[in-house]
Amino acid sequence: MSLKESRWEELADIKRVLAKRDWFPGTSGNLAIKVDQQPLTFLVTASGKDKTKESNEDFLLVDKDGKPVENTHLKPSAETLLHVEVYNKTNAGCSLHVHTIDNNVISELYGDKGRITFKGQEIIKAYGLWEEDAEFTIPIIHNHAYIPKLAAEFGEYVKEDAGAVLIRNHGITVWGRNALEAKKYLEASEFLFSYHLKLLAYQSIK
Ligand SMILES: CSC[C@@H](O)[C@@H](O)C(=O)COP(=O)(O)O
Ligand SMILES: [Zn+2]
Repeated sequence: MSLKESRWEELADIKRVLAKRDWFPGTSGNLAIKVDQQPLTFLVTASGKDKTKESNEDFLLVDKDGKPVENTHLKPSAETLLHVEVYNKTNAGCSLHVHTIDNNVISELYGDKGRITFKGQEIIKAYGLWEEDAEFTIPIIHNHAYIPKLAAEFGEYVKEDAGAVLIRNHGITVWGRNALEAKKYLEASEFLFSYHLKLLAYQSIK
């Protein structure tokens, strides 16, 4: 199996799992996985597809500018430039973007603050933070309609090989050194969002 084929399988596995969780409502969401570093190429989801369906046209290979490297009728995700930021600025190997109701509500509740910080939760260890008083902060950026502007603001927070950024009333983008780490960041973030919203709801009726 070629590197491209094995990366394709890895990304298809993640897509299948996230689809089962209903994390691609209304064709939203996009996924990417690095294939080569030099020159940079990565697989990204084709734009506008129903990501709960599987086909051999789910992903296409793009270059460091997010342009297709092979002849294809497929269009790369409209948000490919955000994945470009990740692979051009870090050693990350995988980046995932999903729209969920929980991540949208959290982004609206904390959007004016520009960030949300979590602490005192065991699952923070999923971010590689093992100290008892560890904190994990997720920045929240404005949802610029013009994707190059959105990507530029997103890129300001892409400094480490793994991380997460919320886009207000839009969704979350996470990345990690490999597919497992990116998925772990995504799942930990969605766990924390859901926990936080449930806690706020119970506190409000107490
Ligand atoms: C219908 S969701 C809105 C989209 O513009 C976008 O935010 C998204 O996540 C999916 O776009 P795509 O081009 O399919 O990757
Ligand atoms: Zn999106």
